[in-house]
Amino acid sequence: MRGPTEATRVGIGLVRRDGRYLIRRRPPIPGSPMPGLWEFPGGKCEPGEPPELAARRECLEETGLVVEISRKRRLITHRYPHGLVELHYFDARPADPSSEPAPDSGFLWVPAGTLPGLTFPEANAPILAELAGSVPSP
Ligand SMILES: Nc1nc2c([nH]c(=O)n2[C@H]2C[C@H](O)[C@@H](COP(=O)(O)OP(=O)(O)OP(=O)(O)O)O2)c(=O)[nH]1
Repeated sequence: MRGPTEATRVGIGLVRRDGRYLIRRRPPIPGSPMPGLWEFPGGKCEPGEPPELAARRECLEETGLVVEISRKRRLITHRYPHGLVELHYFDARPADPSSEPAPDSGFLWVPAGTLPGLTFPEANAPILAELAGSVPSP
């Protein structure tokens, strides 16, 4: 991560199909923050990479699915103990509606209403409530 004042940009895909979202538990990689928490597919932007492209790239790398981004839902800036992050959340869907995440990816389809009951990184809280329908989207 960068210094305390410079935010790390992150692209995140909210990949939806039939009212379900793709999530997995964060893997226990040494040095990787918040292992075991649930997460949406996503990751850090490469230098000069727009967050939308980072979200598409990370969705492909992590789940094996080609996704189409439909819109940017939200930008949340959050300070974790490991650094300041700028989280760009995008609504997305699989380009091939019948495609499934790679079996060894750990990603599962979970109903939107289940999301607020799972433990995600704390910056995700407003997104989870919104996707579950308890608060309107902006
Ligand atoms: N992927 C993902 N990251 C999230 C979510 N919510 C949230 O706060 N984050 C934060 C955690 C991290 O600070 C940052 C993503 O970093 P990461 O370590 O997962 O990214 P990466 O895959 O590029 O990591 P690496 O290549 O360095 O291993 O965004 C989420 O729902 N999904």
